[in-house]
Amino acid sequence: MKSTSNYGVLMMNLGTPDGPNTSDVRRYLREFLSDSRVVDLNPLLWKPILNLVILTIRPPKVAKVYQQVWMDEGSPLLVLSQRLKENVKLALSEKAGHDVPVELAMTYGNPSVEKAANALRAQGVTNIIVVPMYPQFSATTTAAAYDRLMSSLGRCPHWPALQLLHDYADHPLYIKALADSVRRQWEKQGERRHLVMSFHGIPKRYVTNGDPYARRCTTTSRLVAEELGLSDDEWTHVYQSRFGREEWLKPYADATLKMFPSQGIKRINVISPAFAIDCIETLEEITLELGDEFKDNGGEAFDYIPALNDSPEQVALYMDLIEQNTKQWT
Ligand SMILES: C=CC1=C(C)c2cc3[nH]c(cc4nc(cc5[nH]c(cc1n2)c(C)c5CCC(=O)O)C(CCC(=O)O)=C4C)c(C)c3C=C
Ligand SMILES: [Fe+2]
Ligand SMILES: [Fe+2]
Repeated sequence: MKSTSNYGVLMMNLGTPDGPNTSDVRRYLREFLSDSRVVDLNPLLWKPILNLVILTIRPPKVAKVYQQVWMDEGSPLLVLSQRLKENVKLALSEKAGHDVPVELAMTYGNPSVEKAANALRAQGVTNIIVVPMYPQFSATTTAAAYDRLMSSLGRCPHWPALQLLHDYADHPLYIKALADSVRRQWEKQGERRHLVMSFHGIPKRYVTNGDPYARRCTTTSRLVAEELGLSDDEWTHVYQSRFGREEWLKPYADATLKMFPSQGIKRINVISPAFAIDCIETLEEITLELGDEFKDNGGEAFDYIPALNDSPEQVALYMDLIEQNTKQWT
């Protein structure tokens, strides 16, 4: 199909190592953790800690974790993001009756923003809708993606018209898709269980300073609980993936789940709505680490409900986000 679209789509996710080995993980963590949107400490203090401690100790450990979840085609975050991108492109092009250019870029690592923007330009695109693949806005992720795009275009003589998507924490199709995936899991397992909605954490200080992330996460949890008709004692909202010593958003997932069995909550389902795409954090940290800790403390049943990934529901959601925000161009 020839492209006659007057706009293109740039989908952006976080980024992941090129391979599950120490040097690729070190390169990835260096780029990611050097971004002041992610770690805002004074560089004079942070750089020596990062280079001498974190990048020495963490990469070999984390590489082993990546090896546990690596797919034949590559890192789950990249492979599943690519599949979603292909499905969105197909659906948009079919509906438009002509080819709609859609590219995927990562804020850190590959595929780079430069490569994706060049590919869009080569397809004649002058209007770009930027779709950060983060349901809940945070300066640590969404704004970091915007920064990366702006700095890559800084050297470009022909700036495209840009539409930056903010977030979709309360989008009805997103809430319904999450609720439907819980209903499907309950049907499959033949029982309703206590629902844990676990979000990637950020330092509490960032929220105190104005990051809307926590507010957007609690909005998502409340709406999913409402859609499922859950009473307050049938669901719990927590944050996982703590990093470093300062206080992060609470309640912490690990501490909360450890206490559950002694409170009579022994059979649970965990969903992680902040991740559009499954990755090391959901496939290893939640499914394996948290699951084992829960069972070691007396839990009987723990099942993780996968991210929306490249499902038809997620494609319909992204189609709607794109269509609603490109009306000025179509
Ligand atoms: C150091 C601070 C971190 C902040 C702040 C942070 C915010 C944040 N991250 C995601 C999404 C993802 N994070 C992923 C991995 C990951 N995150 C951090 C640290 C922070 N994240 C690290 C160090 C890592 C790498 C793994 C590790 O060393 O433990 C991933 C998965 C990447 C993959 O390859 O699979 C995602 C996705 C969000 C949504 C968020 C704040 C809203
Ligand atoms: Fe993270
Ligand atoms: Fe983690």
